[in-house]
Amino acid sequence: LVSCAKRAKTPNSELAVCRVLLAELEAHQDAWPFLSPVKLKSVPGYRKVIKKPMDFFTIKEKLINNMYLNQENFIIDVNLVFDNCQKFNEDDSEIGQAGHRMKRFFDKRWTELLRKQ
Ligand SMILES: CO[C@H](O)CCc1ccc(O)cc1
Repeated sequence: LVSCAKRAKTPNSELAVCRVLLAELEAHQDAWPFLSPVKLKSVPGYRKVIKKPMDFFTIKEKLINNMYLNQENFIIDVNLVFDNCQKFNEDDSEIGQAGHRMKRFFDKRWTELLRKQ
């Protein structure tokens, strides 16, 4: 029998990993600052300093509405959450520390999940 070509990763299997990863991020005890959009009206300076706000709820909406073509675009948005956090918060602040812990968790989990594929 002719061996079948290596099956291409269908986009939905790629995105299934993203849904798993997002669920783990949302369940993390340090996720609280990132679960929903920063309230731009109640955080002075945020709108001016952070050009592209992002949060886990917005990412979930984008996943549900098929706005990610691949894993890369999903990973870019998750990293945007953490980069925004590092830009706006001191490293030794509560939220700054939560952001660093969440970033370390995410980096570990997506390499584990993607290496397995
Ligand atoms: C992900 O959280 C954002 O970095 C906003 C952080 C923030 C919000 C209100 C404050 O009084 C201070 C920091």
